[in-house]
Amino acid sequence: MLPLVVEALDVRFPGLALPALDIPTLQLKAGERLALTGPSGSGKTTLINILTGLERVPHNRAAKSSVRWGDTDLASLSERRRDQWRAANVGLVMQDFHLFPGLSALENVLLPQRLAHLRLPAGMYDDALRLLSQVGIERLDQAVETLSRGQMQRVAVARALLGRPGLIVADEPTASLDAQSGAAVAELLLDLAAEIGATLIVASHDHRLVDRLDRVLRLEGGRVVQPELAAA
Ligand SMILES: Nc1ncnc2c1ncn2[C@@H]1O[C@H](COP(=O)(O)OP(=O)(O)OP(=O)(O)O)[C@@H](O)[C@H]1O
Repeated sequence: MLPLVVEALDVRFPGLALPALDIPTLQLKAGERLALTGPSGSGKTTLINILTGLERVPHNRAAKSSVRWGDTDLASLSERRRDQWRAANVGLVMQDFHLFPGLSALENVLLPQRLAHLRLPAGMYDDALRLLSQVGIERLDQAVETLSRGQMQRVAVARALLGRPGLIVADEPTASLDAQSGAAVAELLLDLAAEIGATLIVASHDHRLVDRLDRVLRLEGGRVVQPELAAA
């Protein structure tokens, strides 16, 4: 469960006249659940990449930028340290799953933990079995590329939850699913995040998901549109 304080975030890309992100300040309470919305190109993926340390926090000429999760300021970490921080603290669910073909559902859930630790921590294997059961995956040895899209996304949710991360970030987790699978994945994500008390950030246009979160942060042209709307 991690709180967030962002200051003076100014992200520019070559060829863009205006900043891709211009966020003077943003705060999230530990355990808060935020929906990130906005039109295509408004900066949602860029913000997710910065908040998860996938991209470095750019130097801001006007003010000192910081992206602090608890005691850790991502702006002060090297790429390697950001990768280590992400492996220890963040569960990621991406729109197109990012699963590894050729591996089973179970191995896909275990792989990030195997890569992050020399030996799989005690209890992790049993936790993976429990999570796969909770998301309703029964054939643990089934090659992941033979699963349905809804099943793949449920494996991705189980993988993101393993290790009980303090932060779960999901980028359009229901966008490529049919209505029924999307609703099931939304339900699981919310239930399981609540179970471990994780802070949750979900970029989504899916009202079944957005309406159930604590806050909606809408981006337009890289800026937060005020006032923020409270989710119904
Ligand atoms: N590496 C890059 N180089 C140049 N411009 C970039 C780069 N990454 C993003 N942009 C630009 O920054 C802006 C924000 O892009 P971003 O992908 O964050 O938007 P988004 O809200 O996630 O869009 P979508 O909903 O379509 O995924 C866009 O104008 C995009 O073209």
